[in-house]
Amino acid sequence: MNTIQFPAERQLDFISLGRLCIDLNANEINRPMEQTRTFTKYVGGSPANIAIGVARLGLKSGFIGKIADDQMGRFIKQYLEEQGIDATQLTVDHTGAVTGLAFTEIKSPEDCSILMYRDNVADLLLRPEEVSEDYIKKAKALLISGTALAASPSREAVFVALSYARKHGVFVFFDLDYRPYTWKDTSETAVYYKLAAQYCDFIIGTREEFDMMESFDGQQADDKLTAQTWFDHYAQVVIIKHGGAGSIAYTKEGQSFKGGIFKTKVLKTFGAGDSYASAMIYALMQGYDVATAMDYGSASAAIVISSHSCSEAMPTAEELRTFMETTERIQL
Ligand SMILES: Nc1ncnc2c1ncn2[C@@H]1O[C@H](COP(=O)(O)OP(=O)(O)O)[C@@H](O)[C@H]1O
Ligand SMILES: O=C(O)C[C@@H](O)[C@H](O)C(=O)COP(=O)(O)O
Repeated sequence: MNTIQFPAERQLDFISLGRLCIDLNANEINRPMEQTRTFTKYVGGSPANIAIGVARLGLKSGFIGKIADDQMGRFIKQYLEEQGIDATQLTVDHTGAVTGLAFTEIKSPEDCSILMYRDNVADLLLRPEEVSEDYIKKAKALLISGTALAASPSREAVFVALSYARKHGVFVFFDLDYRPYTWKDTSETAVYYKLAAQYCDFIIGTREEFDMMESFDGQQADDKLTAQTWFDHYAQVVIIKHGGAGSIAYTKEGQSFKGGIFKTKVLKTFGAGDSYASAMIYALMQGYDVATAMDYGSASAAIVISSHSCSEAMPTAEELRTFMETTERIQL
């Protein structure tokens, strides 16, 4: 039994901070993007997907971020509000910055990639003074995403949010969400990721993302060693994800839990991490232990990777429970 203690009685369960973008997912699948003519538009961006996931599951959530003063920015705000997410902390850029776009290519269920347009994006222009201490202290938990550390002033905005969260006992999730094309070089990336991770209670990332953070540590890739690094700081739990090979969690108390997967018909692989994070956070906030929460995460991931979108495919609590009751688990 290993449950997380969240602060009691706060106005909001969960705040996500970072990028709000647009996903344009290929309609004609099983072919390269050169042969794709039409795409369907969804709200995207990892922290946005996670906020949408937890809101659909029933948590009271809010978002801190910056949107472009354009049709895409307004579409994102409207969609968040339709999902019941508090969008009062979205600021609007007035410098002519644009909304980030992610075009997805689905060549096969195993071979998917993303072509991102991220020059002069509004999300990286979030300023520290646009992060409200009063707002953060209203929440039980805050999620930060690594991509928001890629450039100033968004980078400083993340650290300001982290300081408010620590000051007011807000539980901090860190989804590494490493997107190489957003960064200039690996040393800068590793340094800022490691600095931010020191202030976080729960760190979740893929093996490759942790490898990036450890680039200069002269350390062999080893999940247990990776996790232990963070237990000298605030971390209570570290989860390392391994795609179709499941995931593993380590706790500060020395326990470890292996997460299996659910049998599913994979359409595309992206969206797995965001759906996993959202359902896992939901389950932890419902009082479930870490191992059960990982099971929730895997189930949501299995649903989303069999669907065309990420955000729109996030299940409700009832859909998730039904799926878990009726679908075969694969223990790895
Ligand atoms: N092929 C698959 N079949 C079933 N579940 C999967 C599959 N791939 C990933 N998942 C689930 O999604 C979780 C996160 O996937 P992963 O690919 O590691 O994350 P990310 O999308 O962040 O790279 C895994 O731990 C697993 O539960
Ligand atoms: O994060 C983005 O900007 C793109 C996402 O919206 C996209 O759908 C995706 O890549 C999801 O990522 P994952 O959950 O880490 O696979």
